[in-house]
Amino acid sequence: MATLNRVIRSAYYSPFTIRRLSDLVSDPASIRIASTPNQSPCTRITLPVSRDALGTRSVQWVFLGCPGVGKGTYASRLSNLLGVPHIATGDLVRDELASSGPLSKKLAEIVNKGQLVPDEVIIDLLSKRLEKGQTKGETGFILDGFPRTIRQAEILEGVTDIDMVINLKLREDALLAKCLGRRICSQCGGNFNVAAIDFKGENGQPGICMPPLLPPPQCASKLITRTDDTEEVVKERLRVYHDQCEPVEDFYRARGKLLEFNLPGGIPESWPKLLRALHVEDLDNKQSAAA
Ligand SMILES: Nc1ncnc2c1ncn2[C@@H]1O[C@H](COP(=O)(O)OP(=O)(O)O)[C@@H](O)[C@H]1O
Repeated sequence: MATLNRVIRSAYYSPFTIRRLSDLVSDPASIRIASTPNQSPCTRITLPVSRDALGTRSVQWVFLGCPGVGKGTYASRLSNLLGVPHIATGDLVRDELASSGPLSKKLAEIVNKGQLVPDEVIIDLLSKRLEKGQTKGETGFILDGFPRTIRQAEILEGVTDIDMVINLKLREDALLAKCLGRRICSQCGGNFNVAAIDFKGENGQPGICMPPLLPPPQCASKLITRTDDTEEVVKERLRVYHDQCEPVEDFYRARGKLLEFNLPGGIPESWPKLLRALHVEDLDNKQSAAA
């Protein structure tokens, strides 16, 4: 993963490297990339892909979807189930904002307008996160909120193989309601949603019912909202998604890696259906249901 980290950084700074990647991949278990133009031409960086004792590689999945669709919820559940880290670039950005480091003021301005932060900032935050994970022996990943631009998708494709891209979908009025209903416990960090969604089917859109996910009494007085979850900013984030992130869906669709999943309702209804669509079994739940 350290090498992945290095490769992501060098790939970002070298468009030349990315164009040549396809010529250099010789072994499906490793990805070689050319040196950047100012390195020695014989330099090769190899990304070893971690495998377990049976030779199975950990999953490398990506979650796409509009703000409020539930990428974080489902990515985090899957990461627990599959034993791979859930890496959300939105969380990395929020950690940076909270750190009041040199970047935080500039980032706050961008995020609170509903815009995307520059690719080089995201690549840097992601690289540092991967580096940390590598020291802890992490393998595989579920990426949430990355890639969000074609440039980011090309960089990722240049350094590793993504197995599957899960594109979560929900009608737009439900997305807005879910963002506005989102609450976070300032003490335990738990995520809740006070929106009670019950929209009838109309104009070709299916009806949808999503009950609220209310906090337990100990969290109820400590709830906060994200500064970018105001109606104006959510609408801008949705516009930015359609404009800059939807092309990423096309990027993976063209490569046969996109799995579209229309959320049928709240978590209890959607989770088992998502697992079925992904051919993943939740053995813990099965065992507890059978007990
Ligand atoms: N891959 C990325 N590229 C650029 N900006 C990003 C990326 N990931 C997160 N951000 C920034 O962090 C904000 C919050 O991200 P996230 O929590 O994933 O939001 P959302 O709920 O809109 O999906 C985004 O609006 C954007 O400003």
